[in-house]
Amino acid sequence: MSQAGAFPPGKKITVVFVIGGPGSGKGTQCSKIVRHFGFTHLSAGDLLRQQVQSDTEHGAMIKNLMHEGKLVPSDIIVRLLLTAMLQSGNDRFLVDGFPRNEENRRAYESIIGIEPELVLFIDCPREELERRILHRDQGRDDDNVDTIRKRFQVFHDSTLPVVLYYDRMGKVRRVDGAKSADAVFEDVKAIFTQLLTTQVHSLTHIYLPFSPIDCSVLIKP
Ligand SMILES: Nc1ncnc2c1ncn2[C@@H]1O[C@H](COP(=O)(O)OP(=O)(O)O)[C@@H](O)[C@H]1O
Ligand SMILES: Nc1ccn([C@@H]2O[C@H](COP(=O)(O)OP(=O)(O)O)[C@@H](O)[C@H]2O)c(=O)n1
Ligand SMILES: [Mg+2]
Repeated sequence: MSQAGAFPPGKKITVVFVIGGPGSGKGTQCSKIVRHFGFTHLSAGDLLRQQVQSDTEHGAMIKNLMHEGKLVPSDIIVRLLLTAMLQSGNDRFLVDGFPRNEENRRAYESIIGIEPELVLFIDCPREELERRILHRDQGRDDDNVDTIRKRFQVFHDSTLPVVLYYDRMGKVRRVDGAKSADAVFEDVKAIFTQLLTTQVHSLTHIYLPFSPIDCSVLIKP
């Protein structure tokens, strides 16, 4: 059952999915969006790495799957996302590295159920992705040539169809991720400025044009 009702009633929750190949700059752009637009950044990969580090129930299984470049079962990642969303107390979320396949998307829909406002798709050629990952130097177990190849395959076979799904709904905003991080952010900034401006207008539309109260009904003859 959807947990959308677990959020404070009457509060508009804004969710943006951030999708792109491994090394496309999802985390980099999310940090900038957080600073400029007050979103909470939820990185699916970081949440899973925390599970591995704290040696939780599924830690060993998650570690093995990540090392293989494979995807972790959707209910695990969706529950981690939901917990982080509720704990944050914020109403704006960037969900980075998710959904990565149809199963992720469906599990999110049935467990969290808050429709994303849009999907930011950071597009970047494979050679550039590979170059960046091999220079990332964050000590990640999966940033090696063999696992990178498998992660690219998963991205191509499983994640791109999800981008297409949202594109058909008119929700995808594509940016050219091959530019410098600051240049990409100029494009990202325009997308978020437009999103938040449109939301203000639609809220005004909902809440402001009250019909005038007919006071005559209040005055007793
Ligand atoms: N536009 C960019 N140009 C060059 N390097 C970048 C750019 N964006 C990010 N990077 C670098 O590439 C690596 C991968 O970026 P990251 O944000 O971790 O990507 P992702 O989260 O999509 O895997 C990092 O070392 C980061 O500093
Ligand atoms: N929705 C997700 C996101 C990440 N993951 C796992 O976490 C790994 C790293 O994801 P990440 O988002 O941190 O990787 P980058 O794209 O940032 O390089 C993936 O290769 C998967 O093994 C997952 O199983 N399901
Ligand atoms: Mg990342």
